[in-house]
Amino acid sequence: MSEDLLKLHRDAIDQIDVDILHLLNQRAQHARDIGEIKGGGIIYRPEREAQVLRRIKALNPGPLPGESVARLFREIMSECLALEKPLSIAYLGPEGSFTQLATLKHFGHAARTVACASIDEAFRLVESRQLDYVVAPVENSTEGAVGRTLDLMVSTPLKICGEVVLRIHHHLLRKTPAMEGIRRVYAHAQALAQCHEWLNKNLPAHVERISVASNAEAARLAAEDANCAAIAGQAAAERYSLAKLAENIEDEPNNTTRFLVLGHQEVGQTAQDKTSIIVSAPNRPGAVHSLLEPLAANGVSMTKFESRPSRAGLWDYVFFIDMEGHHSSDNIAQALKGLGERTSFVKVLGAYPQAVL
Ligand SMILES: O=C(O)C(=O)C[C@]1(C(=O)O)C=C[C@@H](O)C=C1
Repeated sequence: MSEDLLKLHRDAIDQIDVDILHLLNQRAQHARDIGEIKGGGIIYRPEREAQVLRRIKALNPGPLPGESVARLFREIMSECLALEKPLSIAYLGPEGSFTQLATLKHFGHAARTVACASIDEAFRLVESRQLDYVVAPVENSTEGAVGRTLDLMVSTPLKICGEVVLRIHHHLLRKTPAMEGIRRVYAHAQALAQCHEWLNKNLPAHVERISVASNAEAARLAAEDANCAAIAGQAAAERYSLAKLAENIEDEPNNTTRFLVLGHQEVGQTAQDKTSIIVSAPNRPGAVHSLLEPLAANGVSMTKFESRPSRAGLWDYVFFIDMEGHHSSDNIAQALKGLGERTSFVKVLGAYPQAVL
């Protein structure tokens, strides 16, 4: 190793760090000035943030990977935004949950995250304006929809202003690093289902599987009782200082959860958006086909079509539809008009940038 060469590079890094420091603070000053111009109005602008991150990824010459530079800029924007006004975000807790990870992935670490005991409570805190935004899980690639979030969307006045997509890795966690003597495994019902095959193969049949409100809650319980294990993610393992007995035990390697971000604002258009709506349909032949017609006729691509029993009438259904594009664009506006002529209930849940990170 040449000491001279090493020093040369380190001196160069020292100089670059000074430049980065100055540039970061210049950027922060501009954000602060923008905050003054907004004058107490809406500070968080998801459309602008998506544009900044997409542009950085597109311009990135490497050798840093695009995903990495986007994550760094995510944190820079998070700090700049906090200078304008710190954001408070309600999420499905407790601390260490996947929803908290999703929240930090989307808003960065300068946001104040508030753990809530239920999805209902998280929505309530934002609806009553005690907190600014809510992050809630909406679907998992193996387990399907999160029913409670969908049900709350029917009546909430909040608008979707973003989505977060998170790869889910489950680990078997315990206070002591040994597989022997486990009597119970705690996990959220969805995590138990997602690791079903692994549990059958690797744990004796007498080990009880107990579903609890969240994976982080499972980790908390396992931290209190050495006879128990928990299925949870990395954040919960760290939060409760648990040993990892087995890593990535999910049966489906591409296990992914999608979360929604909701607040009180409408979001402007970007080059890649989604629009989410709910429509109702009576339980009669051809009703669903009739709903899909205006979408097809206007060349609108659907990314999701999910049905839930409506609370209003026996065997009536509501449909959750996600479409590519912003509802202010011509084809979606026309499709929505067509839908409105065919059903008594159409609710636009929001238009928002497709997940960038
Ligand atoms: O452009 C803005 O409106 C800003 O406030 C600046 C900024 C940024 O740091 O780039 C910060 C927060 C917003 O959510 C979007 C972007």
